[in-house]
Amino acid sequence: MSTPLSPAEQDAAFRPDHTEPLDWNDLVEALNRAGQPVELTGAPGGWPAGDGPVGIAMDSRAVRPGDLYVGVPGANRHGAEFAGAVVAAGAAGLLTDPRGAELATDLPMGTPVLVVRQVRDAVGPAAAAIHRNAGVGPRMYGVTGTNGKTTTSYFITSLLQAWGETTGLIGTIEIRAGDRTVPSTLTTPESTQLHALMALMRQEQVDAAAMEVSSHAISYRRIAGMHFAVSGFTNLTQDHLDLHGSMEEYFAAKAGLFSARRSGRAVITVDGGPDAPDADGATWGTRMAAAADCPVVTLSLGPAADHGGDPVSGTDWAVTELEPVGLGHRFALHHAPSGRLVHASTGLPGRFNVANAALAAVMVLESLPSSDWDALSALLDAPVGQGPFATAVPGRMEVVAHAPDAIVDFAHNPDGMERALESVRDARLAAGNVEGRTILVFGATGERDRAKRPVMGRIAAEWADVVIVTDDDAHREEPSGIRAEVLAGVRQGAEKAAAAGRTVQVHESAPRQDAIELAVSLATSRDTIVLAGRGHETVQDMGGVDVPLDDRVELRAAVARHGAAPSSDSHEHGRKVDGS
Ligand SMILES: CC(=O)N[C@H]1[C@@H](OP(=O)(O)OP(=O)(O)OC[C@H]2O[C@@H](n3ccc(=O)[nH]c3=O)[C@H](O)[C@@H]2O)O[C@H](CO)[C@@H](O)[C@@H]1O[C@H](C)C(=O)N[C@@H](C)C(=O)N[C@H](CCC(=O)O)C(=O)O
Ligand SMILES: Nc1ncnc2c1ncn2[C@@H]1O[C@H](COP(=O)(O)OP(=O)(O)OP(=O)(O)O)[C@@H](O)[C@H]1O
Repeated sequence: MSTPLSPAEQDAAFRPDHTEPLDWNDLVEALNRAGQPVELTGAPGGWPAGDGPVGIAMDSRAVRPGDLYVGVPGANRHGAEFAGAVVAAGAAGLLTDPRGAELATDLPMGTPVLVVRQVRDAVGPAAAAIHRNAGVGPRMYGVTGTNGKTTTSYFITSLLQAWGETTGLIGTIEIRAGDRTVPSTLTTPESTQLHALMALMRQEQVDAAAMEVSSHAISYRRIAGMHFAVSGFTNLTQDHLDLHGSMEEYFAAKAGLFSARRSGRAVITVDGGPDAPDADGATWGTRMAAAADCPVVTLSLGPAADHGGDPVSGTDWAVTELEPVGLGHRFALHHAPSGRLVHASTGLPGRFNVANAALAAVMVLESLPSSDWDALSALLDAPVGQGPFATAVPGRMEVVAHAPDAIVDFAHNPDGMERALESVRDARLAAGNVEGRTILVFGATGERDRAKRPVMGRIAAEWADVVIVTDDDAHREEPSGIRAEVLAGVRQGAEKAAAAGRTVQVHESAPRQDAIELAVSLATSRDTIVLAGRGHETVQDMGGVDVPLDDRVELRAAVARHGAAPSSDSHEHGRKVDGS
């Protein structure tokens, strides 16, 4: 088990080995140029040259001597409250808003204080200036959407590596800069850390990097000062309404990535969500394509789309052929403007992984000159289980054992869950296994979007034959109460299923290890066990205490205890997934 890093350790791991001090006056100028005028500084006449910050941090626990400390207003407190302490510990100065300047009363005389109206908007440009990132650094690929960001990002880096490039990755599971790897705490780090990472990637001679862009990151301005050569959109379905309030607001947050300031080009999956186009042909994807104010390339999933209705026509790229092969798929991408057909495959289960692979392929193709497309197409045209999209993604439809097939998946929202369950049923049916059942183990996270608990419960009963409700990260919420809300949905779904003549077995079992053991004890070799919600995570937060727990380890061990062999497909047994 990897031990979670402290904020200071994490922040330190992001930083380049060396940064030259940036003149305070140059910093003020950079902020002015970025449209963030500095309204007040600790030295109205300016500071002497050569005297300025060598780093930047917005968490008091991560500040290093010589850093500019950024005090931002938060839901719990104003970061400027810590300014006195961090400056006493060696921070070079403070960037904050007018309220922060009022709060930072205990600074020594002469401390540089830069005051801007909206400090979150100013952090990115300040960090970019301190790390000298303007116009240099790796070619960036940004991926946003409710589901599929991690998988698509892994696929992009895998294709780029096959193309011969040194790559970087920023996302939920890990952060990589060439050969350096740092565990992630957020999907998208704070802008202070992102810009340090950009400088680190430059130092490590990274050519190109894929980055997951969460809606939180866009709302909290973590991507300020970043520029993506290509940004991609996977889909939009219900999630994070606790932060955004409504789907419209959630959509608007995501749309923030597809502006000319942030992205050179957008690749938008127009039918990546579960809903069929409405009467006007609109989906979240077509709306995103219309809302984008950078050049847009559209992608239709056609037979790989989940809504089952007519494909969205007239797109630049379209998935035109889809063939299940074992747990994976072969597919083709048609490029309408040139008439070119690009063949590709993925070994990961689920049509949604075709969607992720298609988006990754198109983002890379669109980022390189068309003179490179023949060579790229040759890389993509590999049998299932080989090629760039055979790569197993930790905890994403990761097959840890066979007979019974045992899969750990990160699905933790209604759409992700439905897709995962549908895909295992489809794979069984495609293999002619009609008597096998889906045994699902899952729970809901505490202190997050309560509305999705019964919804996920209903989906569980709709698609699984045995549903075992257990605990996820309860945080400080009472676990039995969370289970009860999930179970209410499961029972509703089970009643509906019974009315249609289908029996769903429902169990409640906690702790999670017991639920996993129960699932394996109930399974026959024809069944598929899906352990959903936690994916690659290695600690479970119960009542604010981190308890070691790795679903992949637990499930593999339970299956082994009951006599089945672990899968050679699994990430911990090598990175390739064969499609059989
Ligand atoms: C809900 C959310 O996103 N909150 C973010 C928000 O926190 P906040 O407004 O509550 O901040 P606060 O606690 O009041 O603190 C205010 C300021 O004081 C600073 N502070 C606070 C305490 C201290 O001891 N020292 C210190 O310096 C904080 O760093 C912050 O800058 O601003 C903070 C600093 O900018 C973020 O670190 C924090 O993310 C927290 C850690 C978080 O867990 N975010 C998650 C939900 C998140 O962003 N998730 C998305 C992915 C979601 C998904 O797709 O599943 C992600 O990109 O990871
Ligand atoms: N394109 C997709 N459409 C729908 N569901 C998907 C898609 N890709 C993956 N999933 C499901 O969502 C889960 C999370 O996948 P992934 O980690 O790639 O997405 P993500 O957007 O990074 O999620 P998060 O931000 O929550 O980490 C997977 O385990 C799978 O169940």
